[in-house]
Amino acid sequence: MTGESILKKIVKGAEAILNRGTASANSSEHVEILHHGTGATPIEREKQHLKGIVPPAVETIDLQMQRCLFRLDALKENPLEQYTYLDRIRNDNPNLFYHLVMNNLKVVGEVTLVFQLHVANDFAPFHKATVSVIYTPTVGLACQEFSHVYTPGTVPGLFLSLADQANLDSVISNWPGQDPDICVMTDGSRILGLGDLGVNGMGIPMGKLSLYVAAGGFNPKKTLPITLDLGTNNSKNIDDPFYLGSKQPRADDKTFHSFIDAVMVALTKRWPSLLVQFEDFSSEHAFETLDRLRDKYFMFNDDIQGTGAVILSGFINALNLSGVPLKDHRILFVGAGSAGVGVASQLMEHFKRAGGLSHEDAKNLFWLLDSKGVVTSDRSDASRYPQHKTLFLREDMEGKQISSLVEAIDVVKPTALIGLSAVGGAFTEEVLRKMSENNAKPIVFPLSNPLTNAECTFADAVKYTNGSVLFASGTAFPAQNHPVTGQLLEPGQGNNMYIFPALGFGAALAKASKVTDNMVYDCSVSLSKQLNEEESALGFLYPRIDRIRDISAHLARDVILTALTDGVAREPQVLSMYGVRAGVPLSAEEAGDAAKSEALLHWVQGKMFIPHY
Ligand SMILES: NC(=O)C1=CN([C@@H]2O[C@H](COP(=O)(O)OP(=O)(O)OC[C@H]3O[C@@H](n4cnc5c(N)ncnc54)[C@H](O)[C@@H]3O)[C@@H](O)[C@H]2O)C=CC1
Ligand SMILES: CC(=O)C(=O)O
Ligand SMILES: [Mg+2]
Repeated sequence: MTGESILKKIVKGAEAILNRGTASANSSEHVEILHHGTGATPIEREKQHLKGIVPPAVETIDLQMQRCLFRLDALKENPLEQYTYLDRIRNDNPNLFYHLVMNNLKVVGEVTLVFQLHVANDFAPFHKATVSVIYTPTVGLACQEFSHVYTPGTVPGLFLSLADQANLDSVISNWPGQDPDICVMTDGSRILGLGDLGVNGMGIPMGKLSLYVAAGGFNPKKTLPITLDLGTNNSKNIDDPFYLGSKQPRADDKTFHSFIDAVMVALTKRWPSLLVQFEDFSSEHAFETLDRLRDKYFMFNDDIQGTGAVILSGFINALNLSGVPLKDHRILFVGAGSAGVGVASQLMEHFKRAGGLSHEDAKNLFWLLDSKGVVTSDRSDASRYPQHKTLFLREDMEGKQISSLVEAIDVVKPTALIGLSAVGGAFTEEVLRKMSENNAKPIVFPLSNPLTNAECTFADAVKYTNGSVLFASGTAFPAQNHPVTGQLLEPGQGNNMYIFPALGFGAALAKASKVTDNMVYDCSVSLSKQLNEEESALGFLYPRIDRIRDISAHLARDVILTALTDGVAREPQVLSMYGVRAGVPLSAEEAGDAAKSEALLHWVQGKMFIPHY
């Protein structure tokens, strides 16, 4: 948007604000309007006895947003301050927070009105992307500092402690918010690539839920962040006088599972249709809980399923650009945890469904490298592999064990290198050069978060592959110029934030009885088709993040359609649109009805939260 059009919008908004209707004087509205601050109309101020309480100026939400941006810019050398500043706004004035976030997810090549007036044009777009503050990379820092920056009296979410296992009903009933539709739950045991942060991990459910609202369309009042306190094995937490969780070693596996079961029973007793997203659990627990609970509860695991779906989507586009037929790809994963195996499984599913490969043929295109080497059937620790690793055992290495990444590249000659190891810088100059020597267009995805854990930067990937790389990273990197042509290259962000808001929104709107594999897979394929003409021409793997709302609406619609064809949708309005009964699968042919699908899209869009006063 140009400075002139922003100005017009502000003037129009100021007229609207002066004309806005009266408000009744009930106490919750009083608080809400008080929180609009200078956005309260003169009439509202009169009726709600706010005169003198808010400053005299009457401002539009756009002007308030500009002030916030100005403040964020002033704080750009201190990301944690930016984060806490935004967090205060999120608490006090959610409408302003989401207006700000949604309008500044990513702004490229644009200078807003206030910046034109006050700031030189060197304001880097990277700093203006609110998503980088409320999500990765800054959320990682915010988690590490959670116990230090916590303001007593604020309610970041619900803390459920092992010590309260017998009283979970009563603890859950203390939640002061509205009945939630969506909850993100972590036990803080593997926060991004930062390890066990204990209850400091609360920043992750908060950040993910902000995206459920901004990108997906959930009502912020109906979101619930949960952090489970099962102890911590991080000595920094134990030694920290300010640590906000229990200073005990993590519970054993049996206690962990019994607590998770008790939590799920209590949550669904109180809120039967609540969708629970499991997030950042240590890998074995992530797989075990998903396997055990997925058919019993309305839940999914974001690190396994959301990440699998988002990376498959970018990979489908990279496959097309690579010029290498699907069956000739060789994919080397660096990292074989919840994310690595989740992504490998989703890619393999696609190779079977879209490429027509048998299970064995598809599996043979994958090599997984963990901290001890390539995962083979005859490695010395093979009998102790956790179950998830055994899905991708190499059985053809004839006793040869490979422990280094460089050696693995020499032996495997991968067309694609996927980093989910949390080892920052693992894709060295030598690694990247080898990928470039072996492939005309190497696929290199350093997906670990936050920024410091990324396996390589975009700058290095471009430099050491001479600009030929097909790239996506978990945390956004700034654009680079092609070393030969000088063309501006914009990197893709392969982060599950493109999937979970829409998968969750679609599943919740459908009132699905469960999240099926087909819903996850179709959400992924749908995302791969969302590139517009310009993005396709530029060779993007993912659409621009500032289009996320529109994209999420399409993805959510497709998730609902799959819930219908899987026979798990229960929302009466959705069922009646297609004339089916709950539990009766819709045929693929009926699901393909273009007019109905358009009507469903409009229905989804109409359900999306829009911040306003
Ligand atoms: N881009 C995205 O959307 C997502 C990114 N992630 C990131 O993926 C990373 C891993 O997550 P999880 O799989 O849950 O963690 P994890 O700790 O279970 O897995 C890490 C894996 O890396 C391996 N590893 C460690 N050092 C290694 C080395 N030097 N060489 C080769 N392998 C090595 C480990 O053996 C393990 O298999 C984290 O940084 C996380 O932030 C996770 C989910 C989504
Ligand atoms: C993005 C995400 O879910 C992770 O890094 O764990
Ligand atoms: Mg995660």
